[in-house]
Amino acid sequence: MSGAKIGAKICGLSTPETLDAAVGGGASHVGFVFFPPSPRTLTRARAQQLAARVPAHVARVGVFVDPDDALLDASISAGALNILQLHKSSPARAAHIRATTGLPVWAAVAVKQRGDLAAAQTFAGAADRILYDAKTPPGAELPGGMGVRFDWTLLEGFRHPLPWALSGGLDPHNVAEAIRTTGAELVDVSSGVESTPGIKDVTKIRAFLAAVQHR
Ligand SMILES: O=C(O)c1ccccc1N[C@@H]1O[C@H](COP(=O)(O)O)[C@@H](O)[C@H]1O
Repeated sequence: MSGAKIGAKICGLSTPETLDAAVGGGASHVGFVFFPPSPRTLTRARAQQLAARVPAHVARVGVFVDPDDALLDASISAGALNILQLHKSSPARAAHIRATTGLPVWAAVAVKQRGDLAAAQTFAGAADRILYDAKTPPGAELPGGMGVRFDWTLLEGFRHPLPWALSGGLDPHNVAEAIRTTGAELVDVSSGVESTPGIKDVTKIRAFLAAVQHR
């Protein structure tokens, strides 16, 4: 086990029990999805209910797929969001959202091959963090949250333009290796701590967070 504290985001939470497991297990961030095609998407009422349970030391991250302003405004208020995670938004749109909301923005960069990492540079000055996520298959309904991982060695020697986090196909069994391989200081998981898509599993959440802490 190394000395550095590694952050962990448990994403796609939708029940009080699983949210409490994430917070109790030491998550640094919890993720609320606001994307209707996702099995994890939240209503405003559910987002309000969950947000009220999150202690101040844990960040509430809203996950969006190229959202419009109305969805952003409603979700920021319902989820009391501290951070906005944007999938498929352009750097210009990310910069605009960051400027108008005043919230930190994480830009997802979808990775399958090394050349995909070049997109990270385009978010310098437009976002606060890059989230390296696996590219989901062509035609997939979701750009994330499908348990797909990428070759972590692609990040070796890459000069990151911003602080960053690792996601895509992480689970309690592979996250320690992922951290050792990439040097990630923040990891993000959704389907790897579920029993079926959209249904989080408290045992897997606890196991994931323990694996991060005891890697
Ligand atoms: O989780 C979702 O439903 C989702 C929907 C739309 C965009 C992103 C989504 N999730 C994010 O995808 C990555 C990886 O998820 P997984 O661990 O591979 O299932 C993660 O950052 C989630 O926040």
